[in-house]
Amino acid sequence: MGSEQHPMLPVLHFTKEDLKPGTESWLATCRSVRQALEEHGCFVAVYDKASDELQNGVFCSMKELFDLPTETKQRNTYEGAPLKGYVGQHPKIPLHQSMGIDEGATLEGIQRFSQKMWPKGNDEFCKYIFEYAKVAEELDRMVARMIFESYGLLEYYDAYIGSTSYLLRLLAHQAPEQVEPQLGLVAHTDKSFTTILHQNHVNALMVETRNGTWIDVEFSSATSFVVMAGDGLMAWSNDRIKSPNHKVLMSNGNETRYSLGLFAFYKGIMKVPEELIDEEHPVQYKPFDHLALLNFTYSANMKAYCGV
Ligand SMILES: O=C(O)CCC(=O)C(=O)O
Ligand SMILES: [Fe+2]
Repeated sequence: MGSEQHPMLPVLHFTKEDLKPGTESWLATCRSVRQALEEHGCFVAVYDKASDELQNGVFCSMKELFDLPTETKQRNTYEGAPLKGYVGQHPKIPLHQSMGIDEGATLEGIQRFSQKMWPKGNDEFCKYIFEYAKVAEELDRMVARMIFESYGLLEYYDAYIGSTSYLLRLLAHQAPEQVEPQLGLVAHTDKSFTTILHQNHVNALMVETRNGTWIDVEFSSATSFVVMAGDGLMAWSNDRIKSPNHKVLMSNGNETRYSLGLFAFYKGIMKVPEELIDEEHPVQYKPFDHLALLNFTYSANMKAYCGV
């Protein structure tokens, strides 16, 4: 962990040879995952499953996508769910553009999206984005299993595998012309259960930890991902884990920052497990429809949505 002046997020390694369920190394990582999430709400995962060719392919494909005319990008809409569609040219955050891909960890979902952008589709785009999404999904599932296991609730993992819907979001943040750093994305918490983030070489993400300190997140290495707790995990854990506030702050002189977020949502009603309710932790949330949170307003917080 960093010094007082430069606090850093914990860094956990997920590509050790012996990281298999049941091994000592697995159990130790489960404990570290729980500790990192309870203390910071997120951590950096080192995971080397994305080759250099894949990295290049993904970021070139994203450049090609965001270089399309605005009218074309605006064809990315999802009825009743504005958070999934194209966001750009917003006066409050002019550097920001992003596009959601529904069922973004499936080839069908990515193809449907590519057909909206390119009349004949775009096989290269689909190939790279799908291959990337699979890597992020694999990491997400490993982390989810570790979270459940660390609370002695491994039985939740099968339901997670069977009922998770992934929204993939592709983001581009331009560098500001002014010398002063500019907000690329305003402070918010994610509505997901967990979020897996990846980026090109431009750092700009900041996360607020439990004690109110804002940390610059360094994850420009090709093997680094950020794992972040969303509001769904906060509610499931009965507030043992808090979804952290985070924002993007772009500095002058940088290149365009491309990043990808894979957001996991539970398809169905989520509720706090009995095992996580006791005198010290009285129940904080009513059962809630997790996917419907996406249709709830932007500013909604979890307490307003389903607090007891
Ligand atoms: O670009 C990033 O690193 C963060 C994006 C983000 O926070 C979001 O899309 O919810
Ligand atoms: Fe976010």
